[in-house]
Amino acid sequence: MRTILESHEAGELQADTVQESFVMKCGGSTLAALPDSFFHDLRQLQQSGMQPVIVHGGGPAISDNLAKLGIESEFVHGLRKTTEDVLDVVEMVLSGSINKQIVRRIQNVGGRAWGLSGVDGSLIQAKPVANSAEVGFVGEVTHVEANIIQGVQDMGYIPVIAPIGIDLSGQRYNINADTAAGAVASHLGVRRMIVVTDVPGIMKSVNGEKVVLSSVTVQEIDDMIETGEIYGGMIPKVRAAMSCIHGEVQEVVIVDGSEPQVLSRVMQGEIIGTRIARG
Ligand SMILES: Nc1ncnc2c1ncn2[C@@H]1O[C@H](COP(=O)(O)OP(=O)(O)O)[C@@H](O)[C@H]1O
Ligand SMILES: CC(=O)N[C@@H](CCC(=O)OP(=O)(O)O)C(=O)O
Repeated sequence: MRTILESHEAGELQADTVQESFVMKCGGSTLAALPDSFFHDLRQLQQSGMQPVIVHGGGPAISDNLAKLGIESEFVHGLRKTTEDVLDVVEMVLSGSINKQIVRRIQNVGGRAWGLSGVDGSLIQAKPVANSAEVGFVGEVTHVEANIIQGVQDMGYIPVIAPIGIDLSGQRYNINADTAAGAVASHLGVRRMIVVTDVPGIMKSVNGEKVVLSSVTVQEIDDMIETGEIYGGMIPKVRAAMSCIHGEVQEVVIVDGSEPQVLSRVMQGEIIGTRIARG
């Protein structure tokens, strides 16, 4: 398979595809395992004129650090119960080590990346989620300062965003990374969001065998949540996908980060992973 840069050089990509800005959500489940070739692919996409925006998670690293510090943590309906103590660790891990790890990995392959969290410039504005009495300082996004992201892109950098939100009083919120990525995609008005995780897409048992669904409808997603075939960390992904495809985002593709050249293959329209689209 040729890279997207080679295809671009061969004049095979449409001009609008080449200029395209897209959001990529990188899950904590897969970050440590992502090979250098993943970041090479990302850099080549950027060099070919595409404008990636990364929103990352880091759930497993947060849990490890909380455990080391002896701070209790539990998930309620997929959201981490977040006290001020938990929030300190969430911010330290996401805005600190994970964010800078991704920036370094992009820079190590010669790319240009700029790390920031939703707190910087009040990039991700948030309010408490509806069940905040149960989960504490967990936020839902009310606004994204798209011009900050575009400013970073205009300077030639890939924005790498940690999903911490802030409100007008300066209160920080822990935001699920899939939810934050969906909100960033909606506010930027990108055509596509790519969700990079540790499974090859949404899987379903068919005749006792697990198969990856190449596409799913909103109705199928609802049914699969109902039957428990979609559970745990896949739920916020499909919910974020369903909520952003009602706006300008046309498709959300869930893929495995360890697939060779997965990003350029998605951008070239190859059928890979699971595609969630409108209609
Ligand atoms: N139907 C499904 N198909 C594939 N994975 C699923 C499904 N339902 C639940 N999952 C789980 O979702 C996980 C991915 O979510 P998560 O662990 O939160 O990843 P990330 O850190 O990338 O956000 C998979 O490893 C799998 O255990
Ligand atoms: C509110 C909430 O649950 N926030 C998540 C934020 C990180 C995240 O979502 O990371 P992944 O993408 O790796 O799951 C958490 O504290 O784990």
